[in-house]
Amino acid sequence: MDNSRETVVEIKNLYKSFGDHHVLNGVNLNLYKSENLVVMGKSGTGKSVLIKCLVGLITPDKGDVSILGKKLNHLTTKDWDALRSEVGFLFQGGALYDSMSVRENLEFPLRHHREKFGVIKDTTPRVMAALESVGLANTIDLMPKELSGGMQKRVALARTLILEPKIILYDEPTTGLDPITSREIVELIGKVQHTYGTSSIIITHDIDCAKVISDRVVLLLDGINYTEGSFNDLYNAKDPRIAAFFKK
Ligand SMILES: Nc1ncnc2c1ncn2[C@@H]1O[C@H](COP(=O)(O)OP(=O)(O)OP(=O)(O)O)[C@@H](O)[C@H]1O
Repeated sequence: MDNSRETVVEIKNLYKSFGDHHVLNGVNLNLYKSENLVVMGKSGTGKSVLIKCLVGLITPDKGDVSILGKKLNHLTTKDWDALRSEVGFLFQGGALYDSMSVRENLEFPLRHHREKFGVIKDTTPRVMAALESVGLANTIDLMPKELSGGMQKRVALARTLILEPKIILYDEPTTGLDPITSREIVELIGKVQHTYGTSSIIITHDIDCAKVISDRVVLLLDGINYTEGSFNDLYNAKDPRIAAFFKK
């Protein structure tokens, strides 16, 4: 890895326990500008906890996280709001608001983050542009329940993109989707990276997704970053703990 690249997320020695369950045991991780970093690891190894620490949904016990040069443990509420508009988070379930139309789902972050774009009188052009970028402009007046699972994921991604974030965190973006729809989501993640130059952390168990999308892969084991490299490095590794992971 070229160390001269700009670091957009820096995680240093991160610890998090729930009671006597030690989940993160000193994770160190950097995300560089415009890269897709895939984080893999067994179920329950703390991948979701790690990215929740990045958006303030979980407070770590120890360690430092800096995002876009800001240390998270020193942020005011206002700073957090500003940072959240730069860090999109695509939850495992997609998580659209069921009672709101697609349009209202996409308007929601625009209204919540007025500090970024000011008051927007006509939100339609932005909503349409975000939907067009995921190929779903025709769903603007539908309700989430009228969309397939894959379409809901794409609308959720559009809702993230509408704030033009510099960083996107994807928590298992292809889980629960059929192989063709998974491939569409993976292609979309690649397209977003190329079009907007976003930097992303993608948590996935999906080997095909990791292969196609990753610039770099980090493997978490026992709450710590065990190894990292290109997909091919890890896929061809002789270390049984790594090889077991790729089910060869
Ligand atoms: N808020 C919480 N309170 C207590 N325990 C929690 C909490 N959040 C996560 N955990 C525990 O932390 C461990 C790691 O959870 P996490 O969701 O990060 O795993 P994961 O690696 O993302 O797993 P998966 O691949 O199955 O999604 C789990 O044992 C989980 O039960």
